[in-house]
Amino acid sequence: MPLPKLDNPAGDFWGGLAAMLVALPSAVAFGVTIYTPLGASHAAQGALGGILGVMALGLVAPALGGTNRLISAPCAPAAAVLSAFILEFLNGGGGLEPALLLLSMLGLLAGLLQIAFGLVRLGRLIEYMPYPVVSGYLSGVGLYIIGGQVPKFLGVPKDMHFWQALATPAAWQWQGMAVGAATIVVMLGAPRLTKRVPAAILGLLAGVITYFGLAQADPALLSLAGNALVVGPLSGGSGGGFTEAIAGRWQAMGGLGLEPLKQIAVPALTLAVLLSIDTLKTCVVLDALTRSRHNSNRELIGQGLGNIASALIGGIPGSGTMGATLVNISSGAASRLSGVVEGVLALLAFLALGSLIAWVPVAALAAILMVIGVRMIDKHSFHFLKQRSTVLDFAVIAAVVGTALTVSLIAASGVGIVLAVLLFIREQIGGAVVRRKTFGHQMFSKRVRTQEEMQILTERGDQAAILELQGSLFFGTANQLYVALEPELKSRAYVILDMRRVQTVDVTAAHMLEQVEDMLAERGGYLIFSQIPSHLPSGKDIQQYFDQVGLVRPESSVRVFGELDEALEWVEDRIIAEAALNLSEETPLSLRDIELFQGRKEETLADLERCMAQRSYKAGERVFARGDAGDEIYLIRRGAVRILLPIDDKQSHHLGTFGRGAFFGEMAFLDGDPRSADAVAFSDVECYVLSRQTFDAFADGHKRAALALMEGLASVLSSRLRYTNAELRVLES
Ligand SMILES: Nc1ncnc2c1ncn2[C@@H]1O[C@@H]2COP(=O)(O)O[C@H]2[C@H]1O
Repeated sequence: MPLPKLDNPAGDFWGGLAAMLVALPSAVAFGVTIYTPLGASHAAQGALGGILGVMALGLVAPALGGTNRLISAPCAPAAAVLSAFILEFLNGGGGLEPALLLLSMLGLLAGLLQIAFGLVRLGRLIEYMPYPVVSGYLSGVGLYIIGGQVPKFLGVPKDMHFWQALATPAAWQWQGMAVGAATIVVMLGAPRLTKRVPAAILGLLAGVITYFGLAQADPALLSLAGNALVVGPLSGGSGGGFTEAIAGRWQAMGGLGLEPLKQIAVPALTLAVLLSIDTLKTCVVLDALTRSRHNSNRELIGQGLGNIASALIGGIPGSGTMGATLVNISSGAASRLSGVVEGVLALLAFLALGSLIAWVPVAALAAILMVIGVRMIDKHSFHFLKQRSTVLDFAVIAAVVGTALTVSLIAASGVGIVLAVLLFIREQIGGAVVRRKTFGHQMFSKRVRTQEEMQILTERGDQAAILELQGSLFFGTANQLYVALEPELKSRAYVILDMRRVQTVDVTAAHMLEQVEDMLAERGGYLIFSQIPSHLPSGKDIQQYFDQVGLVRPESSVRVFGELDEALEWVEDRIIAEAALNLSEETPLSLRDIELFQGRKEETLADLERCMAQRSYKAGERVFARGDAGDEIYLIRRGAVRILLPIDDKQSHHLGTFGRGAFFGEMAFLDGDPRSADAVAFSDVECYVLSRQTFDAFADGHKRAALALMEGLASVLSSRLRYTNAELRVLES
């Protein structure tokens, strides 16, 4: 394990000290809360367990966990789970000794589970637990803590619960309330006056001072015996010393069978999950504040070892806690050393002040916990109520809180996860899968068409519907897609689905598409897919998947194209062919029919034609390749030529298709550089070919015609550049 790098040891020391001061009072309070159900005489043992927890976690977790500046200490979720467990155990008739034993075992098992989480790399999963779940459980723990502390704050007898305590003012003890109130006021007000000393320490001091102030008037308060207002003296489980009690617990653990394991399995799992969430949530905040990057799985292992160490010495389990960590950072800590310093100082504080613990007023601890509980409630979640889109997220939080308070925290996590998954599905269902719907008379392929062809496409292009799809096509969205497709199935002959933004396709969606295909096929129509992503984020190959589910069969009316443009071109060709205009393509154009030369005198055209060669290419034949030398421009008399830009050995980008009357190869003709792209005959092609050299000779005698040709080229080039710019905009947007 590498030793931490020490950039700022002084900062680490002060950070560790400040963090210890923040962590200690709350750890003591958590310990007292967990142990009090066992009897007033155990409160001090709880307090000690809190301190030992700070110490063990401080020494072990940072040394092995590896997240710089993270402070680990007993935390509220641990207090909530363990006190709930103890209460349930005692209510179920469990005895004192077994309760103490199970408490240690719970911490031990939770630590082991955390190590297991880290080893099987669950860190990331836990870290990105759905927000409503985390928020709900934190608020639930907060409310749980408050509910447990209010009776203590009011000083009512032990068996009184929250509502009962509130409803029985006669049982309230004003002395404890005065101590608690002083603690709360100072804890809340102190940060305005000083940030040097942690507010909880000042609050605790205020509580202690108030207590001794009250004792001046009531000397009974100065005796520890039978005094329920203070933590009281330390007594081990069996009435002996603390060390013996712990050693006794180890021995007893060794003699246990599997039976108790069953009893603690669920609470230990809850504890492990909650402590892990708490830690990793703090790590995420820490990363954001210090621009660092933690290793969640390693941290979980460190935390697990820390909790095992804590359980072995009778400490309370804990996690990487937010409050102490933030104080640590702001006091200048730079490395993991600050965590270790915190652990050592906790030990020293215990040795120096341990005997004074007996005098800590219970109400002051209750007050500290109430403040912590209120802070844990995620007030931000109420903002979710303001917007319709997030009301359901709030409902999830409320359900998690409700379940945490009425059933259990683990049930609450389960409820939260199920609801969060449902919300996710709902969002997927709610999100539009059809990004845009256009028709063949609004959107055209890159193929340059003659005026007549364009006219046909504007008149009849609406036979094709083009739907750009996005997101997940699955059982939740299949119906939405079907509803969008249904009107088209009755009136269109071609339905193009642009799949480039689709992220998943499940069997339900594939089945629905099969039905769509059948309906189109009945009317002689086609279902066309373009740009099916070859690998989805899920790793699935949709094309293969479509083949497997039988959607794309050779005899089916489904066509698949690599790019939307190719699909559009295929559809356009068919629409034009149906309009019987393709027949006219059979006649090669003469020079005077080519737009570039329109308005020229017959003699000039005759001279020009003499300068030109005539070449023909079979469909699929290459006219030239990118990089070839050449200075000829090609004027297409018949057929079509595709211009392809090779990207790598396998792929090329389709720049455009030029048809009858259009020209290509003008770039090399103009600048003499090698060919900038491949040109391939798409159908049988006939063209006029004019080399630059011959053109220059021709230009000497026909200045005006030469100028007109150059102007024509320039204007077509500029329109191609405009087109390229438009495409660039789409790509960049
Ligand atoms: N972006 C483009 N859009 C349309 N046609 C192009 C584009 N880039 C190259 N071409 C054509 O492809 C031809 C390849 O050879 P040349 O460079 O001689 O001339 C080129 C143009 O005619």
